[in-house]
Parts: sequence; C-alpha cells; structure tokens
Amino acid sequence: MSDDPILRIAAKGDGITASGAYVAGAAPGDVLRSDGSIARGANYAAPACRHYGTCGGCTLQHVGDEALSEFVRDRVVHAARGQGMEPEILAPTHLSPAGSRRRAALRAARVGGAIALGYSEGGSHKLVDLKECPVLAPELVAVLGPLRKLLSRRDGRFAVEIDLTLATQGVDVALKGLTVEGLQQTEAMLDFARDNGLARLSLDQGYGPESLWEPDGVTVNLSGVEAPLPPGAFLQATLDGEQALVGAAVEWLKGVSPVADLFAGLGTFAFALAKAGSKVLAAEADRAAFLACKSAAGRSGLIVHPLHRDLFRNPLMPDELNRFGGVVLDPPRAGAREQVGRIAASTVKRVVYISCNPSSWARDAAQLIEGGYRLAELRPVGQFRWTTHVELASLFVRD
Ligand SMILES: C[S@@+](CC[C@H](N)C(=O)[O-])C[C@H]1O[C@@H](n2cnc3c(N)ncnc32)[C@H](O)[C@@H]1O
Repeated sequence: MSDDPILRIAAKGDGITASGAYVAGAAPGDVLRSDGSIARGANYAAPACRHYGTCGGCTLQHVGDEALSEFVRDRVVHAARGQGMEPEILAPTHLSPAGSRRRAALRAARVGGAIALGYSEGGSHKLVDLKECPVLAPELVAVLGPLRKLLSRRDGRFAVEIDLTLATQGVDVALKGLTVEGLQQTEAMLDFARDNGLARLSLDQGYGPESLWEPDGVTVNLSGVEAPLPPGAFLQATLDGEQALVGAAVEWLKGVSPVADLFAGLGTFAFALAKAGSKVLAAEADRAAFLACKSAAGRSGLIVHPLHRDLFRNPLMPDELNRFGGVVLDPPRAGAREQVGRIAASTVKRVVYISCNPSSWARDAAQLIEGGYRLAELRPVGQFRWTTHVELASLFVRD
C-alpha cells in the first residue's frame, strides 16, 4: 500500500486517511506510511501533558489549534448539512484556551496502598492519578494535592466522586460517596477547607449535598449579576465559552423584547439579555437552580421572571410563545424535541438555539425549518478544548 494522507478528524477523534482508514492519534496533514508508521505534518502538536492518552480526556491534544478549530467547525457544518441546512453566515470557531475549564468531575479511590485521584482511563473504570491538568483552571489544579493528602488519611477502601467548580469566592468542592465518621474526620475536612481557602466544601453521604464549610455563601457572576450557586447546578464549562455563547444570543436578540429563555439554569442568558434591555422569562425545571435565579433576579434590578417548569413534560405552547419576540433555548445533550415542536408551530420571529450536541440540534432544527424558519447564523464553539465535545450557537429566523 502507498502512503495515505490523513485528511480530517472523525467525530470520535481518529484521523481518517484518503483511503478511508481510521488512525488514532493522527492529525490532518500527517501521512500513514505503508509500513504503518505516521509521518507528522504541520497540524501535529506534540502533547505536553504527561497524562495524554491515558486519562480519558483531551484525546485531540496532538492536534494544533488551526486544525482543532476546523474540526469543531466541520462537526457543526456536517450536522447542519445532514438536515439540508446551509447557514447564511458561519462565524469563525471560538476555541477555549488551555487552563480555562472552571468545572471538573473527578473520582478518587484507594488503589493498592495509595490514593488515585483523577479521571477514568478512556473506555474503562481504571483511575488515572492526576497531578496536573492543562485544561483545568490553575485554582482547581491547586486543590488536587491537598485533597489527595486529606483522602490518604482515611483507612480502608473507599471511592468518592469529586466535583470542583470555580466560584466567585474560590473553589467549591463537592464530595459524593464519602461518609464522615467522628469528630476527627470532620475536623480534618474543615482544616482542609480553611487551609486551602475553599468557597465551600459539601458532602453527599447518600442524602443529598450538605454544606460542611461555607463561610460567605457561594455565588457565580453572570454578566455582572451575582447568582447563588447551588451544589451541582449547571454552569458553562469556561467563562470565555459562556461569553461566546451569551454574546451571540445578545447580538442576535438585540432590541427584541420580551424574550423567553428556556432551560435557563441560573439565568446565564436571561441576565445578559435583561442587561441589554430585554424583559426575560427564564424557565427551568431544577428547583435549586430556579430558586437561585429567582433570588438573583430579585436583587438585580433587571426584569427577569423565573418560571419553575418541566419543559419536557410541559413545554411552552404556541399560544404562550406567541407573545415573545424571541426565544433562546439551551437544552441538555438530548435536545428538546417536544419544546422545539411547539416553537416551530409558533409565530416567534427569532429563535436562538444553543447546543452541546450537534446531532440532537440538527434533529430539532429540522423541525424549525419544517415550521418555516431559516437558519440565519451558525457559530461553532470549542469550549471543551482538545476533546471531541462540540458546541454551537445558532439563529433561526421567521421572515
Ligand atoms: C445545558 S444546561 C443550560 C443552562 C443555562 N442556559 C446556562 O447556560 O447556564 C440545561 C439546563 O436545562 C435544565 N433542564 C433539564 N431538563 C429540563 C426540563 N425537563 N425542563 C426544563 N429545564 C430542564 C437543566 O437543569 C439545566 O439547567
């Protein structure tokens, strides 16, 4: 067989050659040689992280920024074209920088005699002990060592899930599956929280999260509004990614009011749109997130009306939607087939659909097109740098 150049990256991250072969760890421009070796091209970037290939994350760390942006863009465009859509305006890809991730879901367990704390190896449950991580914000990386030390003081076997979030007051650490027995263990936890200046340390021992340490309340800044951050609430993975997505919605809904923000979470889009002058209804099913949004709205001086509603079971109906000039929706990965069907049957002029899954977005978008909307703008967003996880902002218009 002759040399076979890598042309592009497949959805799951392998390089695809001109002859259709899938090659793990290859970048566009590399060449698969006849002896099976790979000659590196201009898009290959030597992975700097020593956990590359083992920790289950960042499988595209060998791909340089230009080709990485191209990959994100291709995924989004491919999904649109699959449903016969061609965006009129396709913006350049937003790519989050290294060290910008403000959320991490990790695990820890005793492996042999030592504590392993990190991600699961790709496709398995094997834990990879993480001492550093190039995608995480440095503040999150800084607590890994002290956390490992805290856990190493425990006897016997245990396994714990760890959520780290960077809040306004510092790092919020939520531990799940760890039971605390006795005063000594509690004191060790409090020392850990105090010594590392944590914003909060919460523990879920099987009855939901309980705050063990929270000196000042925990908030997150959403376009200048400080919103309470309930443990486990959704927050965009990076601040720059949030700004790219929110910026698109604000630009595309400029001068539009009222706006319905569906799957609103804490109000990430709602507060930005309200700051730009819109009256906003913010609908969200999670009770803690709804209450946080309500409390923030009350103190913000902005016109944001939070609504506690399950939009899968009880979507906003066309006659409810028709009073809005615009809708922004940002559903979970599975998309929002039922809600989008109702939007497609409404008279709303502008629909901003934010998605973390091009496949479910394309399926839902087809309903909007069927209902008479056209895809006016599309903005690919690579918030999960070096991974195959792709996001997008899109604008649908009814003429
Ligand atoms: C991708 S997040 C977006 C949150 C928010 N727009 C943001 O940017 O922070 C999806 C949100 O949908 C909410 N959600 C999930 N299922 C829902 C449902 N059936 N009805 C309404 N909201 C739901 C989640 O709680 C979460 O807040």
